Amino acid sequence: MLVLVINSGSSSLKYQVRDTANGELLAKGIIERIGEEAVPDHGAALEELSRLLPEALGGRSINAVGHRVVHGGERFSEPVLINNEIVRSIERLSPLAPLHNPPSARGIRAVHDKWPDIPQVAVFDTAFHRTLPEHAWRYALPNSLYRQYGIRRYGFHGTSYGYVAPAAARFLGIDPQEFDAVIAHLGNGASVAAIKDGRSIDTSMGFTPLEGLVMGTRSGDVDPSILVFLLREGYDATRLDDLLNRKSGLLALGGASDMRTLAEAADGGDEAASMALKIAAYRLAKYIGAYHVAVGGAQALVFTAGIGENGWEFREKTVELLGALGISLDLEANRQRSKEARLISAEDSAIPVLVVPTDEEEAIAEATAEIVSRSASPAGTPGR
Ligand SMILES: Nc1ncnc2c1ncn2[C@@H]1O[C@H](COP(=O)(O)OP(=O)(O)O)[C@@H](O)[C@H]1O
Ligand SMILES: CC(=O)OP(=O)(O)O
Ligand SMILES: [Mg+2]
Repeated sequence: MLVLVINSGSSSLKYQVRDTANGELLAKGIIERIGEEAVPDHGAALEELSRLLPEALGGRSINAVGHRVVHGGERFSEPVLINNEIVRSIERLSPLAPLHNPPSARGIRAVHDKWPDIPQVAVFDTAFHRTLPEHAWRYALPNSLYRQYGIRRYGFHGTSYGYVAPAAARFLGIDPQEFDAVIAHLGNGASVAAIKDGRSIDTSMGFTPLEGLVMGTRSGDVDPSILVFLLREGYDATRLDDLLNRKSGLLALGGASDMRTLAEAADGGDEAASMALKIAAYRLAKYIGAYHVAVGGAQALVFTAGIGENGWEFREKTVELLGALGISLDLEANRQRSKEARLISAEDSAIPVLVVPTDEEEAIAEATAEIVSRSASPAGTPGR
């Protein structure tokens, strides 16, 4: 089955075309720095993709399209075949993932307009975190807010964690179902997950992808009273949303949301850029410590996604702060560039530290083929 995967991240659109029958990768690409001049929004990125596709397909045609959808709310705990009602439901969840669900829904509608007969599947970032125990997903707020609005921790980047956790376990020769780890997915959006017996038991993003770490343009954790204070100062909801999701994080602290730009500026002596990196690394190190406790002692610390895989300076700054846990890097190994899973810790580190490349698109392609063939075959008979 030829599957096109569209991953609408907050700063990028990643795509793949895969033949799931034999795993062949026909095309793969990334349109990045969305929001900057060359690619003002996800609509422009989709147009760019439709220009690139014909050559990538080389005359073959797509059988199914898989989409990354960030927020699945309480309703979606598995990938689903998309129909009109499902797109509307994804759109209704937009306030809970303002940087992500709108472009996903837009992508789904654009594909439907172009190829009305091709089945489309939504794969949700929230699904992998459905194993969170209640003591981790519940906020210390009145229960009525959960019942009325579904206010709870959902967690995101789940497709990535679901791909990276077993890959890291296999790299270490550990049974993926017995793997305890702390995994940091550091992209434009960034989060940490506590993995116990291969399942998610806690994660830093919450009701929306805003909680937790310092991100490209998102603040991560702040005292909620700051928002109340600003409301009283005359801010409204739109302005607060814009402040916290688009104008904070590394961008606010260091003048750039992109790690490459920021690392270069810091290298060149820019003090604000250095401080931005220090604040982000400090926040991450605190979460790693907390989740090491949550999983009862991790068997490994794993870095993944754009910054996790490539940002050696940021990994170095973070792990420097983990001395109390006895975790340390082999500085030379940490600087090596590679697309493969690799060990970067010092020989005497208390636990191994790994870089494991994520592939959300591959995971989405597999899930898409599975759902489409299941729904195409008569009830009860598994098909391919
Ligand atoms: N070679 C690199 N060195 C440092 N950071 C990098 C490198 N390549 C990409 N990044 C960073 O990765 C981040 C984007 O990660 P990615 O996982 O693609 O994000 P998203 O999916 O959220 O759009 C950006 O901050 C970018 O600067
Ligand atoms: C959930 C989220 O923040 O995703 P991304 O990192 O792709 O923006
Ligand atoms: Mg991403």
